[in-house]
Amino acid sequence: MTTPHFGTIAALSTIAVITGLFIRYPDCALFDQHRKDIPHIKGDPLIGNLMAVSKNKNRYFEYVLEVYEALDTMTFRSSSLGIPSGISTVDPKNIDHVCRANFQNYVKSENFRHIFHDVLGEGIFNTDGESWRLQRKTSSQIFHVKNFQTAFTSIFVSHVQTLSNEILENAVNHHQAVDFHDLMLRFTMDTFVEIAFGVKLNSLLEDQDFAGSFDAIQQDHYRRIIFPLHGLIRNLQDTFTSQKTIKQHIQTLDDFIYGIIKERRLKHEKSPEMDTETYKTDLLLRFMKAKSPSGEPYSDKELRDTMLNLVIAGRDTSAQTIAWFCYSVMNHPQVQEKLLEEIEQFITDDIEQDTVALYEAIQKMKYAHAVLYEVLRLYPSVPSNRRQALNDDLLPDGTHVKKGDEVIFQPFCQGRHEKVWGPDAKQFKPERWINSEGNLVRAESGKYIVFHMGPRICLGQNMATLEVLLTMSMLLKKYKLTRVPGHRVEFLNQVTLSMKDGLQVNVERRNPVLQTI
Ligand code: HEM
Repeated sequence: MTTPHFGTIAALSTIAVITGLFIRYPDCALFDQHRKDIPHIKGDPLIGNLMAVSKNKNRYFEYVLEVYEALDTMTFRSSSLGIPSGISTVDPKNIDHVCRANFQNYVKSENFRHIFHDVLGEGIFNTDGESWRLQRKTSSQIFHVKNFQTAFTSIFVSHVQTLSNEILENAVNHHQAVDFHDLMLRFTMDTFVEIAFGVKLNSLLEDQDFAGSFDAIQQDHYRRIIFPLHGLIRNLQDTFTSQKTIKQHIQTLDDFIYGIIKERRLKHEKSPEMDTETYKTDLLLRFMKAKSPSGEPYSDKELRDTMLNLVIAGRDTSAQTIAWFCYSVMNHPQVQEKLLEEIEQFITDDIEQDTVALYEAIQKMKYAHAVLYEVLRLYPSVPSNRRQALNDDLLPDGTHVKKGDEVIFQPFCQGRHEKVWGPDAKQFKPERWINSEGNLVRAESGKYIVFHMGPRICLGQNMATLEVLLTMSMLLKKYKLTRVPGHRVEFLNQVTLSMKDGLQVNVERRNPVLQTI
């Protein structure tokens, strides 16, 4: 009778091991341990905070803010089975340390690089070290004042005109509401594709495969960050459904971009002199003529990665900022009134024909800048970001970081945290950005990281500011925009802070006699 005896021993051993694991990991993930010096939330045995994260996946950043508030802290550590554990912080001193003072010790996390690799490849967002430095140097050459005054401003103006003449006028005439969030995604897709590739995509007026695939991939990436098993489940679903798979979406992007690269190379070979003018503004040509990080001319793959990184960097972030800007001013009539006064003062009727004057006028609009800063403080387009430590480190608040730890900082939680912004942190008050002399104030280092900070600060900050303020100034000057009653605006958590069901807006002409911009 040896078998039952052996079976009993095996069963008892299994129970003993499981009991041991429950005792060892009573409120954190298997093989992880809470750290004595860092506040943490109690989770479930063996899985830690996995259930809470999963339950809150559709309101993830609001949940994280609640954790900060419940623990009454600016730094905590979470432990969830299957999700790389990280030290979350909104403490400005810690963020300044990670992003600037000890920049060399923190790189893009392996997990991030892996998830984004099929789309971002070896582009600026997904690299560190020498490759990143060289790409940054080449890209930054396009963001100079002359390009802003002429090329970028006129591209933005022409697309606002298309939006107004082809879409909003129609909405006014037929008393139809528009989804402003969707329109902005289309609008910025068109502006960025034109700036990056010199090509008119026209997604404002027609659905484009490129834009649809771009959106599908972005959503997939976010789900993989939040829920690591998503990749596996999605691969299984892809096998059984007839819908376009992520691989096919990536193929759509590749076909579009490689097609443009091929065309441009041919055109350049035939008549290089034709490119002299576009060279100043068209990023693709600029990179074609530069040396890649390998010291050789850029290959097609390197060009594809570089250009896609720029479109990804600029498109959703800018679109969502314009949508949150519109939402915020519609909700705050006094802010809108003050903003309109400034628009009337600076954006004169004929200024749209003179891009240099328009660009200069927007630089002078202090209140509009204050509104934008406040919109981004509460609705940061990049709500969360992270870096991985190459070596052990000590953060200014005394938190020990171990080699391989991820330090996560959430601009969304930081902007709404009373310990950082005071008791009125959650209120929309553009006035907080203007001092008693009427000048714009700068936040202390590490406190306002919506465009990141330090050597990897956003390259497109000025371009985004120009696009948001120019678009909203031109639209608000001409149209009265109001929320459709009953339409609820909710967050859609993605890599960028989106609106779940869009932003339904009613449009009326301010001056019924004026018909076109
Ligand atoms: C409101 C709009 C925008 C916001 C809130 C924003 C925010 C950010 C943030 C937080 C980062 C840091 C990402 C990281 O390193 O993990 C970043 C990087 C970057 N942004 Fe933006 N961005 C905006 C618009 C743009 C635009 C319009 C462009 C231009 C095409 C752009 C180009 C870049 C580039 C190239 C980087 C990478 C910089 C580097 O790693 O050295 N961004 N941006």
